[in-house]
Amino acid sequence: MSLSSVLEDPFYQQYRILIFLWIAVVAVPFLTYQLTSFLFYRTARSNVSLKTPPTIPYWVPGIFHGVGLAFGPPAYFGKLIKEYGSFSPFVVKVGPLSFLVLRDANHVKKIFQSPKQMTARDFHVQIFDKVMGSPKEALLLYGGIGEGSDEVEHAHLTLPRQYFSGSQLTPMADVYISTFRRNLSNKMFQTKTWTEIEDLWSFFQNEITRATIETIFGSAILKQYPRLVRDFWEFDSNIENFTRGLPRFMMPAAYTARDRLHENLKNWLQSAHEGSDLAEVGDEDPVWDADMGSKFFQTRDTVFAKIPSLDYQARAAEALAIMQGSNSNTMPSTFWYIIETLRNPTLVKHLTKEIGRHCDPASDSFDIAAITALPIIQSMHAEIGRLRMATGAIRTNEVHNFKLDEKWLIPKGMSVMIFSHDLALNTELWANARPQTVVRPLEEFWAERFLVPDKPTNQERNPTTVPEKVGTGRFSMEGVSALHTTFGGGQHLCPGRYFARAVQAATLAVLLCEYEIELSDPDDVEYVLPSVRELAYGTVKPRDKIRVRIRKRESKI
Ligand code: HEM
Repeated sequence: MSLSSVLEDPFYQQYRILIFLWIAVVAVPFLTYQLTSFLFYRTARSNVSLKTPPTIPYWVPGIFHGVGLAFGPPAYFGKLIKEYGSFSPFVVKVGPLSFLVLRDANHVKKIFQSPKQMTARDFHVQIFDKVMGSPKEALLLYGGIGEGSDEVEHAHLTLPRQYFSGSQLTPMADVYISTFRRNLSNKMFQTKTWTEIEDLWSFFQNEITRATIETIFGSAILKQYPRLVRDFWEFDSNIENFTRGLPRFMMPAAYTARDRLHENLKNWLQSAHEGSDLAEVGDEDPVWDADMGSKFFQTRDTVFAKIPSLDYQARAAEALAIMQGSNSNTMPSTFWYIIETLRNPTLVKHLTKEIGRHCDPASDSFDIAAITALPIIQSMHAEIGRLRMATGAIRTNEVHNFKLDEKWLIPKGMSVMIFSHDLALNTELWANARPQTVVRPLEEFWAERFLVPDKPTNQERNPTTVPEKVGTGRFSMEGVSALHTTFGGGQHLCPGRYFARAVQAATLAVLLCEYEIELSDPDDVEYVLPSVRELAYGTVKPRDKIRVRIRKRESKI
């Protein structure tokens, strides 16, 4: 039978639309899936060197994995890692964009150590465009086009590193402590009776965020804009949706919150930061000003104020980026820091004693530098980041065929994704890198995980017993730093990590030394812990409210 006779066949004539539909809806996707599965496994298993990593099988050419991603990238990447993780690195595509998922510590190191080839520039432009709502002129500058791009780079890379570490950090942490203490003491918690906090997450969303914002931006903005904290969390809880470019009609409340944030930040900048020479950023100037904010923020905004193409809208979007960077992960990490401490009475006792040594009753102050230098505090910070933070670092390849190792090449334009939780929970990698870190399962919180013990601890001798004492030792990330990517890595390694550590430790210090605080239902916490592998990244939130009770100590520790 010839093709022309098939086409003239009355059956074909009658059902041709249905036949086309069947081919389009069933046959093409089915055959595409079979073919792409074959290609995936062939590439993944082949021993040929210097090849492009395999693409996860897909059903529809052109759309590739767009449908899966449309239902939420964190869950989709989590599912792909579960299904295809052993064949990594693998590629996920949507339209013209390709993302390479890495799961190997050596690959991660190679990416972070190649800042010229693997840059965060594209990703940053996307974030400022879609999430922060920066104007076009600013986006050009962030893309390296236009006068002032060197100054912008200095403001983005150098200034946060300068102000959030070393000797500059302590006065910032002191502002946080005094603000958090003052706000807590205004709650009038009693000494004799307990007060129940019904939902510690919401309580901290308000209290920690207010104190962090006041530390960086000053107190005037919170007075001028009382909804600030509420609008911030409405905006922040939709970051993923902004990143995906969801339109206003699909999340009107988030867009309205962002509009209000822009408007109010603009008004505040216009009143407090007018002109480009007003900021008090000399050596002799105070580290913090109630109206203008921290020296860090003033210095940073002064850089932008001097660039003609950055207007107040661009500066408001920049302020929003700092607000997001400094709060989005800091509050959740501090929440878990406190919860995990309260779950372990032995740890509470140990920390109360250790931190108490650095609280001076005469001056009524905490020595935050000494507290954050305690090995157990450093280890807890690393452990909370490992277990209860799920972040992603993204780099885009700017060069022709980047050589990942002897086996794999990354084509130009492909973006690389590194998910902290995936690496943080890979027992095999941790056991090979530093066996002592897996004495207790990676799925559970272990405050001493990053301590190199002075002598063998109870846990080492018998990992199933609940220890009566908290082990001591030296804090070390030796061997495991490439597996702990919560703060990213290389040139863009989070500059705020020491500030986050100070916020966690300061919050704990105030709560333990000035108050008594307990979980109201300690046995229930186990049931509201989020499952650790479902989402590749995103805020790790309890599945239900966690209640605590608090009362003021008669006298401080
Ligand atoms: C637990 C809290 C925090 C976590 C988990 C966290 C995580 C991260 C991650 C994953 C990155 C991307 C790094 C990369 O691409 O390699 C980053 C970048 C950044 N973070 Fe944080 N962060 C935290 C707290 C903070 C704080 C408190 C601040 C500000 C005070 C801050 C400011 C920044 C800035 C400015 C960048 C961009 C750095 C650059 O591109 O050079 N972060 N953070």
